[in-house]
Amino acid sequence: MPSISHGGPASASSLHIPPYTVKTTNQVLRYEGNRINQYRLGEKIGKGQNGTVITATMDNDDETETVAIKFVRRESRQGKTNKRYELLRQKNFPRSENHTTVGDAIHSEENRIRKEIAVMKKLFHPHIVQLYEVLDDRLIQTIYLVMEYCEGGEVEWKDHNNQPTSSLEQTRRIMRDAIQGLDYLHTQGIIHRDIKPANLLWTKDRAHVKIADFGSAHFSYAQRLGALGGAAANGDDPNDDKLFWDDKALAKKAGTPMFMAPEVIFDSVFREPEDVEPEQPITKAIDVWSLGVTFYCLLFGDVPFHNTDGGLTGEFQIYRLIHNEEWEPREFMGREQIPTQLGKEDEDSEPGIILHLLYHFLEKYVTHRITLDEVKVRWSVVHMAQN
Ligand SMILES: Nc1ncnc2c1ncn2[C@@H]1O[C@H](COP(=O)(O)OP(=O)(O)OP(=O)(O)O)[C@@H](O)[C@H]1O
Repeated sequence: MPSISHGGPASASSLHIPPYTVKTTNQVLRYEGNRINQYRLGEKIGKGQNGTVITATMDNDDETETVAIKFVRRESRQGKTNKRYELLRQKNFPRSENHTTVGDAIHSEENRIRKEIAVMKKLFHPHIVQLYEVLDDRLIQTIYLVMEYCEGGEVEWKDHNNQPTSSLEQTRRIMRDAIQGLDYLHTQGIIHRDIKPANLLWTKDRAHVKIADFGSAHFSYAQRLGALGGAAANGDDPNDDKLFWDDKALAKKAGTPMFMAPEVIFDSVFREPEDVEPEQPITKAIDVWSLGVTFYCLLFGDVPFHNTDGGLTGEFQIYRLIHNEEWEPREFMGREQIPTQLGKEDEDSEPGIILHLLYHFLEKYVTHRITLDEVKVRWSVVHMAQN
């Protein structure tokens, strides 16, 4: 077992030897009943917008390994074209340069899956879900992503009464692992763009979490070079399709509304055509904001922004609140319901330090928002306060 794998599928060792190369298999030789090549399919464990995830076991000589396989359907070119044309016809969609053409839409659909795979192929870290193999047979409608199985499931943060389900100790562990995983991603030049509790998965023993779902992630050569201090990146894949990595795509709205950073919202929702420059730059700081919202959810069992004008009246209200309004902490934090002592918090007490950190995460102005380097330093203070 390599040292990088803690708490993951214990038997994945033979797949998981650094330096890690994700296997690409272009021929599915065995495709019957509950079997695809060497994988025996098991139960469904999740469904997202982009695919279904099931468990599978893999027979080795002396052990059985369990993996998670994400099924992503590739749309047939013809079927997709027909659907898009139909949509355009029904909506009488204006065909101007500002709109995605049918051809582009097909291209981007195919690109989305390829981009997720290309991002995951770059990653090897204890707090990132590992991609092992891609089964991509042109004769089959589905692409299969064989991944490390995180048996503990998604990080949950509230119960039926909207109370936090995580103890402060669990929140500390979740945040510690997410910070390390995110820091690694950013060093690789990757911005996740959809950080939220549901994309943090527990290992079987629930001792660690790993970042999952790279369907919205963006790779930026500029960010990678920046992270490396301008040095040429050793090991960069010369075959990378530069089309995937257009930095303009970063400004496109991606992710889950409640977790989106104010600068993403401004740029993709409120920005007027005459605004040449974005209000604030779109950088890796958008992930820090989303991690801050995650932190808030774990602490308070609630989201930081509420539509007080009579319930959820749609996405647009949420965007307006995130962009314009201030957020408030709750009176108690964690499953233990520790008083936050709002207004009179002791800066050296654990709740005081946690709250202080939260304010720095959820800072609307990018230049004032805490960086992950700063978080790492302050996080050790959180741990010291605990002991
Ligand atoms: N490696 C894994 N181990 C365990 N469960 C997993 C794994 N990968 C995904 N899942 C489960 O499957 C669900 C869907 O997976 P994923 O988020 O990758 O799909 P998606 O279609 O991209 O989702 P979304 O709609 O959130 O973008 C996850 O929320 C999680 O519960």
